[in-house]
Amino acid sequence: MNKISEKVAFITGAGQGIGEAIALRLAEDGFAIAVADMNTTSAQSVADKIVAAGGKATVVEVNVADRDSVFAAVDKAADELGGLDVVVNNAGVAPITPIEDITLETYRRAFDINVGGVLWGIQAAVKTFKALGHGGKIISATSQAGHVGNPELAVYSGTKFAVRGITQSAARDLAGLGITVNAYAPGIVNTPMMQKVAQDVADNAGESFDWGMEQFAKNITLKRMSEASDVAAVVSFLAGPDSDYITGQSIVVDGGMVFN
Ligand SMILES: NC(=O)C1=CN([C@@H]2O[C@H](COP(=O)(O)OP(=O)(O)OC[C@H]3O[C@@H](n4cnc5c(N)ncnc54)[C@H](O)[C@@H]3O)[C@@H](O)[C@H]2O)C=CC1
Ligand SMILES: CC(=O)C(C)=O
Repeated sequence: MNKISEKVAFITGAGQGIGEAIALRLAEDGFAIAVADMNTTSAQSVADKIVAAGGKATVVEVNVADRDSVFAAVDKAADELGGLDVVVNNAGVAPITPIEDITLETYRRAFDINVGGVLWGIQAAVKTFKALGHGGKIISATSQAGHVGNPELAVYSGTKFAVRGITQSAARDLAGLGITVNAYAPGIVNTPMMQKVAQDVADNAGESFDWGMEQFAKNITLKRMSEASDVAAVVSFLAGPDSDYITGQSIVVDGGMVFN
C-alpha cells in the first residue's frame, strides 16, 4: 500500500457523499484525517469508520460559509492531529435555479458556501502551513458544471467556474510558499446532493426521479454514473507526491462528459 505516514488532511463536507469517500481513501493512504462538517453526527460516524479500520481521525465542526469558523476548525484540526499537510475544500450545495427563479437568498447562500468556503479554506491553510514552516496541498471541489454551464444550474455553475478561477490565481500566488492548489471536477456522482438535484429537476418538469437522473446521466461516455470512490481516487493522487508538479488545474473526473 502507498502509505504516506504522519501526514494530516483536513476535509470539509466529509460527513457524507464525496467528502466521506475522500476521507476514507486518504485514511487508507496513511493520512490522519480531520473530518470537518457542519453535521457532526455524520462526521462522527465517518471518523468511527476510519478508527475502526486502524486509522486516525478527529471530528471538527465547521460552517465553511463563515470565515472565522473555517480558521478555528483548521487550527483545531492541526492542534489535535499534530500538523497539517493537505486541505480539501469539498463542502458545497447545489440549488436548482432556472434563470427566472433565482433569488438573492439562493444566490448568496450558494456563493457563500461554494466560493467563500474555498477562499476561507485556502486562507486558513496558508496561515497554518506558514506557521508550521512548510508548504502543502490545497484541493477544492469544482464540477463538470464548472467547465460547461448546466441547464437550471446557473448559480451553481457560476460558483464552480469561480472555484476554477480562484484555483488558478491561488496557484500562482502560493507557489513561492511551496503550496500547490488544484481542483477536482466530478460528473454525476450518486450522492444525496445529486439525488436531490435530479428530484428537483424532475419535479419542475412533472417527471419521475429516474427521468431526472437520466437528464444528467445520458451524456456520460463511459455509460455509468460515478461512484464517490472514483472521485476520491483522483483526490488521493492530488494529495500525494505523484502530483507534485501539478498546480492550478481542475482535473475532470466525469466518465467523459466534458472534453477540454
Ligand atoms: N454529487 C455530484 O454529482 C457532484 C458533486 N460535486 C461537488 O462535490 C462536493 C461534494 O458533493 P456531494 O458529496 O455530492 O454533496 P452532499 O450534499 O452529499 O454532501 C455535502 C456535505 O457537505 C456538508 N456541508 C454543506 N454545507 C456545509 C457548510 N456550510 N459547512 C460545512 N459543511 C457543509 C453537508 O453537511 C454534507 O455532509 C460539492 O462541492 C459538490 O458541489 C461536483 C460535481 C458533481
Ligand atoms: C451537482 C453537479 O455538480 C452536477 C450536476 O454536475
